Amino acid sequence: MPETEKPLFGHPWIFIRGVPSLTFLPPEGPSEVAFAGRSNVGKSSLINALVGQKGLARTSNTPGRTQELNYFVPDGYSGEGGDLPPMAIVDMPGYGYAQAPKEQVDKWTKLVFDYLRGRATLKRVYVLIDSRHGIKKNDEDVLTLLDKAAVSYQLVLTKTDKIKAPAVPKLLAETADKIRKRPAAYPAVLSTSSEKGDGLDDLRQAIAQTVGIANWE
Ligand SMILES: Nc1nc2c(ncn2[C@@H]2O[C@H](COP(=O)(O)OP(=O)(O)OP(=O)(O)O)[C@@H](O)[C@H]2O)c(=O)[nH]1
Ligand SMILES: [Mg+2]
Repeated sequence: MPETEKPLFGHPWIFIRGVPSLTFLPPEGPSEVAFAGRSNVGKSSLINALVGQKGLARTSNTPGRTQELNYFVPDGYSGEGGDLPPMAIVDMPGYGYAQAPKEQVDKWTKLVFDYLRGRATLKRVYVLIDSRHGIKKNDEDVLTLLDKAAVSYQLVLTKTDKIKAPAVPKLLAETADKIRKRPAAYPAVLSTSSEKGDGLDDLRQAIAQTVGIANWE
């Protein structure tokens, strides 16, 4: 079976590297997708839910849990002699956590923004939006940065188990309408609940399609 035909998500993933500043980024190689969003929106939880491994990315009730760019890849590739994983998922520090010391917030913000602007292998950014809060000012700033840098992104609503089920389609439509004129936005918005498992297959398929992998399950 060719490497890219291994199932993408029905298969263990591993953590390979935490990147505290851009000098520590792995050499540009396999396609990357990144999970960005405000602190506590559920980025790390969603990665765990997608791969079906609860403890893979560290999660917490307290905002500011993820402090580096954390790289996750499918297991089973040596990394040597061209035996590279087909893609990587990058879990990012959250933005907009005002309670942390300013120095720390500035460091995370710079790391996130510099990475998003300048990574050639970054194929798409999944910008997570809490279903209960919608798009906030600092989300808008990130979307504008991605538009300016021409980095493709898709919005993903999180924690839909926290709102009433009939509200989800309406919120999806409203959110899609808000980003309609944004040049780098993928027009369709996704909705997910890491807790209940809703929307995960759609996101798995979207990611696999983005990086050109046919066998996503
Ligand atoms: N009800 C519910 N809670 C969720 C869901 N996803 C995440 N959470 C909770 O939200 C909190 C934050 O989750 P994380 O995954 O750590 O959020 P994060 O975006 O990675 O946060 P930072 O790394 O601090 O930026 C945790 O208490 C999770 O249990 C969900 O789908 N439903
Ligand atoms: Mg996190």
